[in-house]
Amino acid sequence: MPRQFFVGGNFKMNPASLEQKRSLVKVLNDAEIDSATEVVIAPPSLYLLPLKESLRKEIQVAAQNCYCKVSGAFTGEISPAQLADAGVPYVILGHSERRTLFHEKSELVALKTKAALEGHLKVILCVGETLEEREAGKTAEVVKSQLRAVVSELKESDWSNIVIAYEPVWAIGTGKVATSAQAQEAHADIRAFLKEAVSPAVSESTRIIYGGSVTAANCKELSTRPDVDGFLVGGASLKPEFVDIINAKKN
Ligand SMILES: O=C(CO)COP(=O)(O)O
Repeated sequence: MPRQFFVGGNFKMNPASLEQKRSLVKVLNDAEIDSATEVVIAPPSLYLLPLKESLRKEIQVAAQNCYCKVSGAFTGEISPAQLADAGVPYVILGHSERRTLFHEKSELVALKTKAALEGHLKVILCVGETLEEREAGKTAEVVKSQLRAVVSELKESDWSNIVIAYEPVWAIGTGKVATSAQAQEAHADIRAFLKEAVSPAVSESTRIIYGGSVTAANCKELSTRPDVDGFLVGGASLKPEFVDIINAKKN
């Protein structure tokens, strides 16, 4: 079965006001969007519910993070159960900004992923190497080790609720997008890893999306690659050009 194209908008801690977010929602609600593409936007958690209410029903929302426990004394955290209870279907985990600025190790990302799946959320799982690691020829090794931590916590059936986002750290917010050949190579390596570490069926069916300076200008070329199943978009998801990225596969 062909993998459904997936485009996520990661708003990060932007924009400052609910009003600005509402105008982004209006752009999305008014636009003609490719019905063959799954679309998810991830605003800061405070705005998940108001935006979910005002968004057209084909566009889903994602949290940008969650904790690995159901409830308890974890000030500042949100549990998968709470997100599911609020009707939030997706969560982004392992984003490089969480890994670097908030010191999240792959083991914690794996525990969060397991907890999120047990809490009936779907997970956009981010992996990717730094510039230093790429220049040292360690891209595949780094990405595999990030994935291996997660593989060891999950059952094969869990993978139907995971989208992997390959986001090279050097491409995030830098305007330096990976070439489509670089993205394809990394995605093919991830698919080969899934085949060996999980199963051929999971390798074939899991969507692997690319993130890092994706724009309306570069998305079409990236989307032609066989293992690029969509995008996770930061900066450009805050602009009307996000619609063009959603429609990258449309002629
Ligand atoms: O981090 C990203 C998406 O999660 C990518 O961010 P940019 O698209 O701003 O480079």
